[in-house]
Amino acid sequence: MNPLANHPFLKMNGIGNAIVVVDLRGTKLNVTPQDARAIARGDGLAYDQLMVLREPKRDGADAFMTIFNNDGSESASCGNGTRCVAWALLRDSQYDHVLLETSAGPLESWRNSERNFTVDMGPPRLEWRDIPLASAVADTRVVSLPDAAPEIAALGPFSAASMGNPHAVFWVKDPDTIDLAKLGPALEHHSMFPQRANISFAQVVSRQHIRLRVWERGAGITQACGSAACATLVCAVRKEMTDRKATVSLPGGDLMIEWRPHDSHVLMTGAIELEFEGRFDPALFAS
Ligand SMILES: N[C@H](CCC[C@H](N)C(=O)O)C(=O)O
Repeated sequence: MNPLANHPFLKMNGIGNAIVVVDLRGTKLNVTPQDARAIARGDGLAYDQLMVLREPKRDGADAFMTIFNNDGSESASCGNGTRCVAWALLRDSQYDHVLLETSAGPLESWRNSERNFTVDMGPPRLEWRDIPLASAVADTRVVSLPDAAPEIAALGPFSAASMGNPHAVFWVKDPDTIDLAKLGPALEHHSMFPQRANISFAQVVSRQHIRLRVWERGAGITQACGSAACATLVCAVRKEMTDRKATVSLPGGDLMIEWRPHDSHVLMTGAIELEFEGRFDPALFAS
């Protein structure tokens, strides 16, 4: 039997971004990409990201997080998932603060109120090599896609940033009119993105408000993507379209994003929700 059978999980969401949290600290268990895909097929478990907690690698940290997309690929970053993990670790605690590790480095998260959490996503990376893009780009605020199909060329240039994971942000009049299911996969897999990319369509409503829809790398259409909201605010500030603090409205709800001037860290604040908790049905892993 798969050792994950009957292991406890939490099904949560961060403003609609579907998250499953599995705590493997204190065990020798592991999650393989195949396990991750099997879990996503579970009853009510269709997630965008699976957050797997293991023993931290350094003193003072609460857990090391491995982040799976629902296609079994890994991401080094997930803002909404991190806020859900913070809730899970703090729910019976008198403390309000956690330090989490990912392959991209440490992340702090804290409780503002029972269901409202902030995560410090660290500084963005803005050089083309660090995002990464496939070829040299002088200004990652304005990137054109060579040889694009007409419907992609019609979108105009995009802005790029890494929040530990790669993001491309297209500026549009109304994100609701974008055919995400068609454009998302074509752009995610475009040769400009050697590690694929999360694809955002953003409308700057005012200097304090952005509307956003996201096609996530490895997960597809989501109700919300925290790192995309952070990348979009950073790109909007660099293009002088918004202030350094703005509300980003996604289909699942609002995030408050702030790009702090003194250390360049990006903070993301919003609601989280516990939907249900249970144990993995052994039948999930049977095939
Ligand atoms: N939903 C996540 C991001 C997932 C990113 C993932 N799709 C990737 O980079 O592969 C968030 O709230 O930041």
